[in-house]
Amino acid sequence: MKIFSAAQIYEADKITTERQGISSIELMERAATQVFNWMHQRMQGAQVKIHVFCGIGNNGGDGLVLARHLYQHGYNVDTYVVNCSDKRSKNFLVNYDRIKAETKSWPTLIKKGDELPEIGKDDIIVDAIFGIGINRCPDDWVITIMQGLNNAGAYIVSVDIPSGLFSDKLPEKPEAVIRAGYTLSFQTPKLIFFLPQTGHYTEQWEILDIGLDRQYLVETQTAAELIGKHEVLPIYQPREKFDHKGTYGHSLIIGGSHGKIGAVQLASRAALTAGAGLVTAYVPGCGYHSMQTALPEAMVLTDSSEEEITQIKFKIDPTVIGLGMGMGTGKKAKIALEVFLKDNRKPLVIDADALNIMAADKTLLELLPENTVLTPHPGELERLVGKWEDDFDKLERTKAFAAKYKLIVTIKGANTITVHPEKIYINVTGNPGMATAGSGDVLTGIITGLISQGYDPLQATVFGVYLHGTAGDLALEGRGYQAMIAGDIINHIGKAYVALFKQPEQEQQQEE
Ligand SMILES: NC(=O)C1=CN([C@@H]2O[C@H](COP(=O)(O)OP(=O)(O)OC[C@H]3O[C@@H](n4cnc5c(N)ncnc54)[C@H](OP(=O)(O)O)[C@@H]3O)[C@@H](O)[C@H]2O)[C@@H](O)CC1
Ligand SMILES: [K+]
Repeated sequence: MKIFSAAQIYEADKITTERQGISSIELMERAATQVFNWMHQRMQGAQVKIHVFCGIGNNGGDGLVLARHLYQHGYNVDTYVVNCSDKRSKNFLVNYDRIKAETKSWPTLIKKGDELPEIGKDDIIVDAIFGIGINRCPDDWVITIMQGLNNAGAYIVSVDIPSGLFSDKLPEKPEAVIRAGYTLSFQTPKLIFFLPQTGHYTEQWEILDIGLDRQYLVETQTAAELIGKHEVLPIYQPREKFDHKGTYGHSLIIGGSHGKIGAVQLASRAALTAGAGLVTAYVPGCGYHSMQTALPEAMVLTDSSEEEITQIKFKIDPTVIGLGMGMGTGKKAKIALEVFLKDNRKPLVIDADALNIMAADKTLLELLPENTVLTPHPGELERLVGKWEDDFDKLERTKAFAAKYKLIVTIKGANTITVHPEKIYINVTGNPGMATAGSGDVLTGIITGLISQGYDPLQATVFGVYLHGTAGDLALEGRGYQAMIAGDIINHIGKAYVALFKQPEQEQQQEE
């Protein structure tokens, strides 16, 4: 699903009114009616007190439309206008008059110095103070009101975006943001829902389709895309009856050191389970027996050193190489990596210690083939791209880094983000149980295994991250967050593939 920027949403707004021959007032009516329908469907006329807090722009206008519909349908609603600026928007003013005409009284104006009205813990607050048009930090007295709403204990539903959040930067003051239970967002998810520093301002979110111009939505390229099942299904490559193991390529997994052979085992097993035809592990001598025993399906090559990787030399012809897990960052490992990279022409997936070696000597990055996949966690990423100011800066730095070296960089986290110079891909699957030792090795293995089967590196990364997250989600059922270990993720890769083609429960029931 595309994630449109604020500028693109305003553009879509304009084009929609032109092409559909409607006024912006009609579009606001349509959008806010969707919010009303959403609430009405859930509340079914319940007489819970609803406090609608409006700003003075179009987000406030949405709030006024919603309040009018709630009133018309007999809900117990109070409407307030937080009078944060004298410049009220045209569509706000039209709806300000309309609600007066309907209720025979003006909404309650909240000005500087005014107290918050009494709000019960069982009440509902609708937050329509600021939308995507916020352009500066709210005044202190407005922040006090926002804090009052956050602390009232009532459930908060935000319209479009939790008020106070900016589309493209962090709020100056964390207390100047509404903490929503639910955000009903118009037409497109907002990037801020997926960034660690801003995502926590709403517990849940949902998209309301407000019928913006289809052609614009289809044709416009966005800088970010949300990756769910619908996005990965077209990537999936079905297997043919007469395919054989050679069709699915040969993955070479290189890494490990004394005490860290498990990382290579996990990555190798994940590559095989993701579907690689053949897997060879390249480990120091001390890893030979444990690799052969733990994973008889893989072949094993050993370094001349018993303890660590000192030279990467092999006589096989792999399709793709996944490298770096558990290999250490010592001098010998560094030299081995450098000598190997100077000669290598194979596609690469690079993780862990190999990333740290490269971060310490950035000239090595220039030796990477185009579209090499890097899978850093935030600590490794910082060593590569430098310290960032905030999540937006992190993305910009990673994008510039990916463009400079022509790489694909996957930033592991709650919403793993794959950064390609032209676009970022935000994954929706996964859970906190996956923050466990070896989880990253499994991801590297899956991506390597996918490239080996013929997925191009970007597809393999986007699909691999999705599969990894789905496998983790499926593993959760029997394990819970705490008990999940990396091997559980591998054990559920098969189910993650199967889940791609499962119909939602409801549809299945209808078919029976
Ligand atoms: N296609 C869609 O998605 C549709 C979207 N719609 C809705 O429109 C919303 C965007 O509306 P919007 O552009 O009027 O901006 P919004 O956020 O309501 O208000 C900001 C206003 O307040 C002001 N202001 C800014 N910062 C301030 C501050 N700190 N303290 C005080 N004042 C401040 C600023 O004016 P200024 O004072 O700068 O002149 C500005 O006018 C969007 O989120 C969605 O809810 C639907 O109605 C229709 C379809
Ligand atoms: K809002």
